[in-house]
Amino acid sequence: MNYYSLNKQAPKSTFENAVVKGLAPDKGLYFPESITPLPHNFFKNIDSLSNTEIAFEAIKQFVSPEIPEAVLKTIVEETLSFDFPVVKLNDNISTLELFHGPTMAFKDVGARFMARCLGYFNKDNDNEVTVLVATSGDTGGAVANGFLGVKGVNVVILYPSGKVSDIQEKQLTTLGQNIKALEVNGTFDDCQAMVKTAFLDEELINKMQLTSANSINVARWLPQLFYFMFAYKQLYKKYNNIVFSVPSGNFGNICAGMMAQQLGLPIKHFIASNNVNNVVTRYLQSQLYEPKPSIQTISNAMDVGAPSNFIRIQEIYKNQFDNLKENVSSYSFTDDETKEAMLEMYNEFNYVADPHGAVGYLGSKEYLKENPEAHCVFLETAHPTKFLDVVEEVIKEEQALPQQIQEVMGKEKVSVIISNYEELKSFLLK
Ligand SMILES: N[C@@H](CCOP(=O)(O)O)C(=O)O
Repeated sequence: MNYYSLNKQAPKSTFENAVVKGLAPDKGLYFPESITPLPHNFFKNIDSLSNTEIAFEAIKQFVSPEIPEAVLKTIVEETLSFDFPVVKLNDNISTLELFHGPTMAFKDVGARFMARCLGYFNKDNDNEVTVLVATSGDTGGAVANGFLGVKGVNVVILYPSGKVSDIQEKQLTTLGQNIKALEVNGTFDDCQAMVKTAFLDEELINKMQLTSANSINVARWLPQLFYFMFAYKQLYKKYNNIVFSVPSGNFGNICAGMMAQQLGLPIKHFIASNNVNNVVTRYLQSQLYEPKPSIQTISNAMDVGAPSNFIRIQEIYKNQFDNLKENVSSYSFTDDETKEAMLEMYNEFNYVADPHGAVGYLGSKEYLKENPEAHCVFLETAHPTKFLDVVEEVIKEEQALPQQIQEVMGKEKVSVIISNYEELKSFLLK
């Protein structure tokens, strides 16, 4: 499979090159040259397949032959060593829990998959790759965990100071070894902009191999399409009008869902559920794409002003606004509405949701007003105890901490504070 740059000014790339470089030389995001739908029977009998078999069949065309099939099978098996259960709330709403991995957020799958791909490409050489990551909360911890100790890989995580939850901060600042955390005086957008500036900096790129472990990297982004297939497998015999509500920040997850749909997964519609960082909600209303600086919210992983993957979404819909609008609805919700939804789910369904899942639930409810026949699945992207203060304040009940969270709680935070790009650059050059 070859990849092309969405800026259309760079040569085609192999999968390996796209993973190792992250961005194309013209700074465009890579996109696969072709998408071949899976056979109809694959979806008809999907409940006879294991998650690993589904994921292997779905991802194979995007990575082979550069990663041999036997190796890919192992990568997929190791990546998916936990559960992805669907929990039914009522006849119209279910949730897909994506938080059963090591850092209890949906990013674990992409981070573990990408780390293993890089590990495979580095196994027979002494190359050093520096992985730069900007995080608004969950990517950082997942990448730290997924890349810990991977040969030839140094990870530098940039996160906005004071704008991630305590547990998210512990997850990305306490592992040591090849993982370094930079605490940025600024927003997630500032972190993401610094990372993108580094990729353009001739002096840096002549001295070191930089790549990204954000969803701009195809190996981080594409495995997220598995989730939609795992949910479908659990629900398709009961419902024939499955709609996904995806809490969206950088829009990598929903965009991966659209790739699953391109592969033939019968998804009826997508809901892009936003907090007040709602550039896409506004775009679908006005057709004007007007990014704004991000605003801090209780669903902090979605505090993104200019989502990187919007350009991939436009490519999937061939830049046709009407096509996009037909297949995607988008709503935006305030923190107060989010808290009310958390309480409602707790009181009505005895379900403890995190603020991101609550935004997804609200998106489902909004869509159902006009489409009462749909069955909406909202993605529960992180475990509620990652947002302990908000969750306990809202539902007024103490939460038991899962093992994964307990493990990081007592560890000591190590970070370096930076305020601008020059400080990032001198850190990297050191
Ligand atoms: N929501 C993210 C922001 C970065 O998104 P990514 O999917 O591109 O890594 C986070 O939790 O850090």
